[in-house]
Amino acid sequence: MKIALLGYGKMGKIIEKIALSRKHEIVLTIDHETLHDLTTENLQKADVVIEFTTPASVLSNIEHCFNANVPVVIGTTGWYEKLPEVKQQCIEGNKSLLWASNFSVGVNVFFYVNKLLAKVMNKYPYYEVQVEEIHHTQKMDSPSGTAITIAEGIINNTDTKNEWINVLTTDDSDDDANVAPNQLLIESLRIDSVPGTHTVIYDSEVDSIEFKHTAHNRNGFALGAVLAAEWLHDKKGFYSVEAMFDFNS
Ligand SMILES: NC(=O)C1=CN([C@@H]2O[C@H](COP(=O)(O)OP(=O)(O)OC[C@H]3O[C@@H](n4cnc5c(N)ncnc54)[C@H](O)[C@@H]3O)[C@@H](O)[C@H]2O)C=CC1
Ligand SMILES: O=C(O)C1=N[C@H](C(=O)O)C[C@H](O)C1
Repeated sequence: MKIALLGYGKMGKIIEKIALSRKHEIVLTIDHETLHDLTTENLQKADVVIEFTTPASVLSNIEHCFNANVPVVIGTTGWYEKLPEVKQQCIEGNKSLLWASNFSVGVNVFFYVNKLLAKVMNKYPYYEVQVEEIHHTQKMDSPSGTAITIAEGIINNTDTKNEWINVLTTDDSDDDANVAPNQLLIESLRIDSVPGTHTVIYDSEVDSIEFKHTAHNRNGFALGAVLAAEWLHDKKGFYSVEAMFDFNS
C-alpha cells in the first residue's frame, strides 16, 4: 500500500518503520515545516493517510483528506468534541475515516474489559471509581484520549456517574479534587518520558481494585495504526477502532 504520513514526530517516525517492515511504501511525509507539500495532488498519490499531529491541526488535515478523497486513519487526540460534526461530513460526503484514542491491542482489550468491569461494579455502588492517566511532559492535551474512552466506558455502564471531570497535575501530590457524586474524576499526571499508563481504581472502605495498562514504548500504538490503515484503505464510512477489534466474534 502507498501511505501518506501527516505528522512526523514521535509517532510518525515509528509508524514509518513499521509500515516499511510490512512492505508498504511511504509516498508523502508532512510535518509543520513541510506544510507547503500538503496538496490534494500529493495526497492522491497515497492509498491511505495516517495522521498523528496536534489538536490544532487535525481538523484541517481531515478536511484535506476528505477533499482529496483519500481514506484517513486519525491517531491525534484532543479534538473529540468535534467528532459528531466530522462523522456527519464523512458520511454525507461518502468519505473514509477511522479514529482511535489508542490503537494498541492491549489498550483495546482494556477498553473491552473496562466496560464489563463497570457493569459488575455497578451492583456495588459503595465503591468509588476514578481514572488515572500518566504521560510524558510534552503531551499537549489532557485528559488523554484513552482516559476519555475509558471514562465513557464507565459512564455508559454505571448508574451513578454521568460526566467526567479532569484534574491535571505535574507532581504526585494528593490534593483532594472537588468532585460531585455524579462526576467521574480523571486525574492526569505529566512525568518525564512516560509513554502512557492508565489505571481504573474502585475504592471502598475495606479494599481497592486497580485495573491498569502500562505501555512500555510506542510500538503498540504504531503497529495498531498501520493495521488500521490496512483495514480501512478499501472501505467507505466512519469508523472507530472498535470496528476493527471485534472481540465479540
Ligand atoms: N491514538 C493513538 O494510539 C495515539 C495517539 N497519539 C496522539 O498522536 C498525536 C501526535 O503524537 P506524537 O507523535 O507523540 O507528537 P509529536 O509532537 O512528537 O509529533 C507531532 C508532529 O505533528 C507535526 N505537525 C504539527 N502541525 C502539523 C500540521 N499542520 N500538519 C502536519 N503535521 C503537523 C509536527 O511537526 C510533529 O512532527 C498526539 O495527539 C497524541 O496524543 C499518540 C500516541 C498514540
Ligand atoms: O500523547 C501520547 O503520547 C499518547 N496519546 C494517546 C492518548 O491521548 O490517549 C494515546 C497514548 O496514551 C499516548
